[in-house]
Amino acid sequence: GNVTDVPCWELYKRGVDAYLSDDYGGCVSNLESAIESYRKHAKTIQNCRLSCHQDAANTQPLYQFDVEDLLFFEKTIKNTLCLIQCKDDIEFYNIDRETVKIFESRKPYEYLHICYYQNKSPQLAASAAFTYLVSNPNDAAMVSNFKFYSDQPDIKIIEVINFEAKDYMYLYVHGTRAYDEKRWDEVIGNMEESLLSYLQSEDECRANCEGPFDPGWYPDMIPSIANHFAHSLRCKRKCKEATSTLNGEKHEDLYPSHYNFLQFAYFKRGNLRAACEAASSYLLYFPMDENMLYNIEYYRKLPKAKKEFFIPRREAMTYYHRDNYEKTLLEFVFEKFNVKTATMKKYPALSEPKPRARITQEKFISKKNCDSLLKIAMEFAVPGDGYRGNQNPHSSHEKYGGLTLRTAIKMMKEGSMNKSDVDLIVAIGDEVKQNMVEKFKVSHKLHFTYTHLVCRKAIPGGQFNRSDLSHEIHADNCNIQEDGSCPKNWPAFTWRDYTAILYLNSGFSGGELFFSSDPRGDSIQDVIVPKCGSLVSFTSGQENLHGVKAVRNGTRCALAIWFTFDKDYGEVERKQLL
Ligand SMILES: O=C(O)CCC(=O)C(=O)O
Ligand SMILES: [Fe+2]
Repeated sequence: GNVTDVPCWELYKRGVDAYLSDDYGGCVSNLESAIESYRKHAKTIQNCRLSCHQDAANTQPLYQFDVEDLLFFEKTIKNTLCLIQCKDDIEFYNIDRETVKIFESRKPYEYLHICYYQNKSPQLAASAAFTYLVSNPNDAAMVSNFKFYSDQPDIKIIEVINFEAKDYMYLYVHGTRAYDEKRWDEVIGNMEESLLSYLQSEDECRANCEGPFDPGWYPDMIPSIANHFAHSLRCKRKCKEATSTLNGEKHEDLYPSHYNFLQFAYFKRGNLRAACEAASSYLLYFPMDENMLYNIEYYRKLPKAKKEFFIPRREAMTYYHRDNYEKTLLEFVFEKFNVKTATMKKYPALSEPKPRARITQEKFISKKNCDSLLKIAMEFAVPGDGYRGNQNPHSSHEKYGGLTLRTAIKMMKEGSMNKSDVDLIVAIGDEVKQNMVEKFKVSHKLHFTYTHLVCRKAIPGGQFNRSDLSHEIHADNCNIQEDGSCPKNWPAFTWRDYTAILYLNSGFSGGELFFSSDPRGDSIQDVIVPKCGSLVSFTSGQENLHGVKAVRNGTRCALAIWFTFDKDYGEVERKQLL
């Protein structure tokens, strides 16, 4: 089909399916189209978001004074109108975060390089592997693939390219080369252009962070704005790191370093004002840099120097202040703000006795019920459904299909799912809860908070030496840190108190649930091999760090249910059923 009418995720899926069925030509054409389609579409959305921001900021306010942040909301409404218009003008669909993640992490190249190679295009295969490595430099399997390509006599290593390189990456490299060769006009041309392109790329990346957000509950207006904003800000802050990477190498000072090259080149070309402005811009970022302080002193003493030359450039100033403000704000968010505080109520004081941290029971449900739930999962699981927040456990070697109770009820209301199927999920949930209350001697009122039927399916492919996990080590209600601390803040599901995982099948390899006493998995405590009817129940905190080993073959399904003491986080959908 035409690139413009098939969405990128569909093309990606077709490409991967083609790869799985050894159709390498189909794999190449679909994945190439997928990448092109994503690029085009992402660009369009980015442009809409960026230009609507700009337009809204530039219109005449409806009133001459700003009162109680009304101007902010006026701009937001105008911005929205502009986005709606943009959406009508082009065929606008939102790319969901999972899709963005797939493409931005260069996942298609993980398949594409194999398909190129099988298709007798080894040079392209090497470039695809390289492109993947630029974004995933620690991927051991790809490192060895790339080494394999590098050792092939018919592959020219100097012709290996990064398919995803941005303009500024070339411009910057040309600029530094011109600098080494003292071609000052070229330094100026390349570096000025690179600067613009760099800022544009970072802004485009940031625009990707302004997508939809599902907080999973129904907050008041202000908390909901705050949550969405905090979520988006966290995402935007990652762009700086992504754009400061040239061919896999991190250049922490990539943006400010432009001003260093520029100040010297401008000086050499006799443009003192531009040299001073660039030097002052650099100094904003590195105020103690001795060389630059020395240069400034030198420029200052020149007879032609004027005081007003020593003002940082506008874009440098804007970028600098945005960077600092955002950094400070995000630190504040991490320290003080979480979904809890956003609801403006206190966490109930609980001194719940938790006699045993975790228990495993066998044959909790019958084979018949396992099979019924499996059937529902197979039929209705939606790729990615239910993986919100940053709990996304996607491994490129597995497909995740999920069905949340919310989606199930929606499907039932639309008539695509039987009521008896929803009833079964609900009834089994009730049994799990009852059991939880008894086994853990829970005396406070316990509420369901989230129900998730989920399958992880191994993607066959002997080429991969998997070292990753199906689900990295985590705690269910806090954010485990390398140092072992586990702050209870956003984006963790901080209100979760108890977790139950009911397994539905065996007949796959790998996929063991394991508990670990440390975040690196150095000391594994329990390993549970899932099978139909096994129920693992545990408290959701740091005392129960756990993960899932890679599913190497076959499909692993489970019904996961979380409980909370906090009625405000109760599973609304369940109540609607009553
Ligand atoms: O499926 C499992 O065994 C565990 C899944 C899990 O830890 C989670 O979803 O938080
Ligand atoms: Fe978990």
